[in-house]
Amino acid sequence: MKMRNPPVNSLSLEFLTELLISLEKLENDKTFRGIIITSDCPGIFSAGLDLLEMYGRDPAHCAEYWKAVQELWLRVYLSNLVVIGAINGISPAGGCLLSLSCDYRVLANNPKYAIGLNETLLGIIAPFWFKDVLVNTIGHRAAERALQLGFLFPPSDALQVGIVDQVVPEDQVQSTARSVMAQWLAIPDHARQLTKNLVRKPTADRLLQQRDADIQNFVRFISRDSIQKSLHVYLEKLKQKKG
Ligand SMILES: CCCC/C=C/CC(=O)SCCNC(=O)CCNC(=O)[C@H](O)C(C)(C)COP(=O)(O)OP(=O)(O)OC[C@H]1O[C@@H](n2cnc3c(N)ncnc32)[C@H](O)[C@@H]1OP(=O)(O)O
Repeated sequence: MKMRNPPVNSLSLEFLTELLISLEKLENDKTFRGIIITSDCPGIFSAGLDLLEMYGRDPAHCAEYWKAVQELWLRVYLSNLVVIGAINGISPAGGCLLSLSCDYRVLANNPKYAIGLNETLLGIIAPFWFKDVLVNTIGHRAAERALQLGFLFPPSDALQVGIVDQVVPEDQVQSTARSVMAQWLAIPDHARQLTKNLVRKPTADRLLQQRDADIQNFVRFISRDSIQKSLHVYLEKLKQKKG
């Protein structure tokens, strides 16, 4: 699955909906056993959640958006398919969450392709389920530092801390992902799927048990004047970087 939402594969409501529909189709087609998620935007895996879906929007829109974000995470994280991330670009925040939700991550060895949950740098807070997935992946202490400092790990550090499983030359990302896929597909589906569920369900359940409350928390938080101001400043910084 090649993500294409130029210029930066930001996860807008429309794009999330497209991803969800595509994933559902693949899940329901029993001829598919695995997917490789990669990007069609050069140098960018995904810029994460679309800031314009959270800035200057009314509460109803924010609630609808957050529901879709939750939905995409649950679908990828609990997918019965083998999900491999072929990460061929920078992958901050929501892009990192998407990567972390794969079963295996291959990152292209380019110092620009940093990955991490950088929410604090925007003046916002990674929700508990983003945090849970990071803790599950790199451990409590490393996650504590990474989250507070909003670390974006370049490839060598990303491998060392374990946020990705493999770093390979850029031109080998897709072929490596395919070899990894072959290895995972050699395992009987039912045994692998039940095991995946055993490992991941408690984390997903934490959100499933409080989805509405999580939406309300998000809407309350994002609607605060101080948070809207932080988003404004961050968006301006992105604009100025250009000019
Ligand atoms: C309880 C609250 C929890 C909320 C959780 C949020 C999690 C998130 O995912 S928040 C989003 C975090 N994302 C980022 O911090 C990435 C921001 N973007 C960048 O750092 C850079 O754009 C890039 C490194 C990804 C790419 O750099 P490049 O130089 O190639 O492109 P730019 O000129 O910066 O961007 C092009 C264009 O795209 C706009 N844009 C970039 N990122 C986003 C985004 N996440 N959402 C919406 N729009 C984005 C950027 O402003 C430019 O727009 P214009 O062409 O109109 O100026």
